[in-house]
Amino acid sequence: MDQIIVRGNGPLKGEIPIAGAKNACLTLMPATLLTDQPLTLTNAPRLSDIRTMTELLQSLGAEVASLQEGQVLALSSHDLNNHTADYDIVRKMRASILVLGPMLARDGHAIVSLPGGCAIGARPVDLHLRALEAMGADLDLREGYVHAKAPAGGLKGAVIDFPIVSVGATENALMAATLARGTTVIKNAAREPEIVDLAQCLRRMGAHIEGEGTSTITVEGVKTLGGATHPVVTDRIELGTYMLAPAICGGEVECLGGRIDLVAAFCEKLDEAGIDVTETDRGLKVARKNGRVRAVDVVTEPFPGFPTDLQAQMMALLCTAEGTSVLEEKIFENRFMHAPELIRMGARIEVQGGHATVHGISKLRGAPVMATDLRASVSLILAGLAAEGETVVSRVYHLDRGYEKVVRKLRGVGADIERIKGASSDE
Ligand SMILES: CC(=O)N[C@H]1[C@@H](OP(=O)(O)OP(=O)(O)OC[C@H]2O[C@@H](n3ccc(=O)[nH]c3=O)[C@H](O)[C@@H]2O)O[C@H](CO)[C@@H](O)[C@@H]1O
Ligand SMILES: C=C(OP(=O)(O)O)C(=O)O
Repeated sequence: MDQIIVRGNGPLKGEIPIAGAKNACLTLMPATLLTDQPLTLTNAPRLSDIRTMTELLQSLGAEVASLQEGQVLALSSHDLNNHTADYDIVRKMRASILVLGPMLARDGHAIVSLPGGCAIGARPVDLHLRALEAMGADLDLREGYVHAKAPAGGLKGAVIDFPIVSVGATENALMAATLARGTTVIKNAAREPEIVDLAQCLRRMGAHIEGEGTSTITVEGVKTLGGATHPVVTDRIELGTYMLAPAICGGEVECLGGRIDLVAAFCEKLDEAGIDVTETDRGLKVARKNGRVRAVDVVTEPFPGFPTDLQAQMMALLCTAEGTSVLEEKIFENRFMHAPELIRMGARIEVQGGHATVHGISKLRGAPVMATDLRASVSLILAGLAAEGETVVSRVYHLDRGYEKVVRKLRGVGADIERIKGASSDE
């Protein structure tokens, strides 16, 4: 298994290009199942999760071609010859559940394996299922699979009022509603930029959607959708991650393609902590203000709040801040697995339930550490960049789910980082 070795070597300087969003691409790709016309996604990220979604769509009979070194995905689902999303693929990635709504809406039936929980939490899919039931679907859970059938004549528009905000359930409901008969109103919808991106793509395909980016999305169902070409929105989590590199190490880094509106709540916390963020015509420039980073309290929330997917990386920053910070994780019940690893690097962190208290110290020390999930793994790399000595991060396959060319991007701004043993082809 590959490892990443990081040696803290002072301030960083330069620019880092930010890729298209994994989480947007993972919902845009299944949208191909809604039409027999070609869907082209540009600005796609090159990640193992994208390869898993490719494998899943291909297993259903869709064609997925990766062009321009993976930056362009040409998708087509002219005839689906299989309507079963198999456990062997679905278990690799929770976003696989996003094929359910589109298949059901277009062909009236689908069998999709339940994805199961993952390291960060139990992550049920009850809200996805309830939304489809509200649209008239008949759902049966058997042997770990959801067997779904639409009523005769197809799914029906409905009022779906989510009890809690769910990104995935909003996406599944939104895609299904585009081909349902009549009007669907999704209340308490997720407002993430990835939802807005999905709605924009669906609209390009001919869907009638209003209200994306607000808590109420209204969809007027149409009979068929057509093809489209759509650029994947910038990855706000990759953006936030690389913004933290100069915040932790000092120096100045410009994140190309970055936009404040994608990371506004995060930028507020950076400002409080003493980090300068400037909008340029190419992206966001980040540098530490004078002196040591200051402690800040962080609560994770659905967009536009502080994203749970940046909590681990923010903790890495706060380990060496002046004072005590409290991070409250409100989205996932088990998302502090990076804390024991950061403690191995000398950090002073206490975790109690959904709260982590971080007492800032002046310097972390390199250590062998283990990545436990995607964002945890990159938080350890960030911590390693600022630590004294060498940090060896193992289980970096988690990282490959969500960060392309991480070694190349960080080396480009002067970091001392390398990948060893069977280095992946895209590094
Ligand atoms: C591929 C993708 O886009 N992943 C993102 C998506 O995950 P995902 O779409 O899985 O996250 P959700 O927004 O659905 O989860 C929010 C909360 O709702 C709960 N829940 C969700 C669905 C459901 O049917 N029942 C239920 O109880 C979850 O367990 C969690 O506690 O949004 C998360 C929250 O911003 C991000 O961390 C993930 O990176
Ligand atoms: C939790 C994440 O992804 P997923 O929902 O695919 O597990 C993430 O991107 O941080």
